Amino acid sequence: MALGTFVLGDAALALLLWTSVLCHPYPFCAWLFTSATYIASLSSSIFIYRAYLHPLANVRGPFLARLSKLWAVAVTVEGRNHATIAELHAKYGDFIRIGPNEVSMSNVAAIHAIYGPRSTLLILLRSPRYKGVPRPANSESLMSFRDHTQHAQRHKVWDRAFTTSALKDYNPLLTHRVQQLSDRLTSESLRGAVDVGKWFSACSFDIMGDLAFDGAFELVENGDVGGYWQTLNEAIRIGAIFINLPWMAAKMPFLPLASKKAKLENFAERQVRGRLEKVAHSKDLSYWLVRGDSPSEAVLVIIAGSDSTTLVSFFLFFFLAQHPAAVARLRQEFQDTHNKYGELTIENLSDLPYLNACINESLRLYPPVPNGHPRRAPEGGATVAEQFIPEGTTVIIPAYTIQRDPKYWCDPNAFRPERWLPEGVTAGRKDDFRAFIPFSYGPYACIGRNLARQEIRLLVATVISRFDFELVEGFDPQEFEKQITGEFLLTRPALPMILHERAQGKHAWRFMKLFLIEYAV
Ligand code: HEM
Repeated sequence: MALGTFVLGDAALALLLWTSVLCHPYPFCAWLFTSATYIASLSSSIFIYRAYLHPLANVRGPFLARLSKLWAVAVTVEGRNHATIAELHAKYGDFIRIGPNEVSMSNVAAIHAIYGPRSTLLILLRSPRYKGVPRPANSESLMSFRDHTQHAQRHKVWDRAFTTSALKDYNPLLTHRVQQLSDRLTSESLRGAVDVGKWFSACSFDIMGDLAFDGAFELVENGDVGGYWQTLNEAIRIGAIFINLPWMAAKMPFLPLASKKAKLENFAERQVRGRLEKVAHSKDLSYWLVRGDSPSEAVLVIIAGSDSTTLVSFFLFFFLAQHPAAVARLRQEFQDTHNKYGELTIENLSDLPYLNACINESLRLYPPVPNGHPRRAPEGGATVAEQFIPEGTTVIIPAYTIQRDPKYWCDPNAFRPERWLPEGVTAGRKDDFRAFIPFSYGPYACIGRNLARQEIRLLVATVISRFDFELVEGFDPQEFEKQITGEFLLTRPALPMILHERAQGKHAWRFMKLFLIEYAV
């Protein structure tokens, strides 16, 4: 610890003894005065050390962030993490200090060094373990391993669930749920404006429920009867705050986070047991992953795979509603594919360049996990992108920031799917796609990304083929964007839209429906 801390701490102790002598007839006053002096001088010595003497003292960033983690907590509670870090990078540059012991980097040269396979930086915030806090039995999941060998072993189990042929097996589930969603959108549209994000999210949860528990939620059909959807969202939000104070979350089981986690895990355990008692009628994710002893894997599927996927379609519809030319181009692409192959299958959708470009552009502008994944510099520190990161410092590369960094993207805040196509080169300057990391990078990157893309493509193609859509009158896109908050995941404000079943698209929808029915049976 800092020399300054000891010097000032000892001075306060000397003062304590001295005032005890002076205030001898009034011991309580002496105690009060000296305790206050001791605490004040101890805190100020810590603050002085962190602000001026710490190895990161020369790294620029907000002054309060140097002093305490509470700065990060306040920004997280306010929900402006993603935007604040982007603004700070715009002000101070590639390398900034965002906590007493934390830095953030917006530099493509750092991505491989920090997250790549041979990175020397340590994995963080994967189920932190603290002395004296026993880890419950059977609570390991892929995301809880920090040890590379253990992680690689569990990864192999998950890999089997994401092979091309396994993904193909999930198509009937996906198509059934997307059909259910589009029917729900039709019935909702008859009542007026539809908050599409709510139904996209319900559909994603139902899909992950199918994959993890062989069907569990039925949110599109029945709504959130068990309150699990709400619990999960609250657990993610509270968890994002306690990421900044993990010791507190671990040591205080009475905090709301613990009860919400327990509710989810009990639910998962019941579902997993039920799943084991049933004969699987399809090779879903749980067919590959279920180990009766680990409901944590099933909870991980739901947490990692549902709202993250929803957000991509959600923001894409927000942009498309303002870009009719992009919608027309998508419809043309669906029509051409139909003409070419005679049908539009999940497999055909995967090769559509403009559809994929639109999805990438949504992932770029609003990466569902916006704030980066922390790693810690090892003993002796590490040099990354020519910056020395002192031992024990936590470092992140925030996806939201780097994916809008003008160093790497032309017109970085504009929705421009063409940038992903050969025609997208403008004025001799190309975007730098290395700065695209919505699924993170390296061995700990998202294992479910192909499944997520499959689901998003099907949902977008289905809804666009079936509906004309527009934002409600008076909707203010700028106001909407201001309401987006970024905790662990981005949040989705209400997006009310007017939907009409398409007359001229009836043909396209009919054939899409036939395809959906064919898959769903
Ligand atoms: C568009 C949707 C998605 C996005 C943006 C996304 C993003 C991410 C990111 C950024 C990570 C890395 C977290 C870290 O480094 O700590 C991650 C990990 C993970 N994701 Fe996804 N994800 C998505 C969909 C899915 C789906 C559908 C699943 C399916 C179950 C899934 C399962 C996982 C798992 C299991 C991990 C942990 C991987 C590991 O530790 O090796 N994700 N995801």
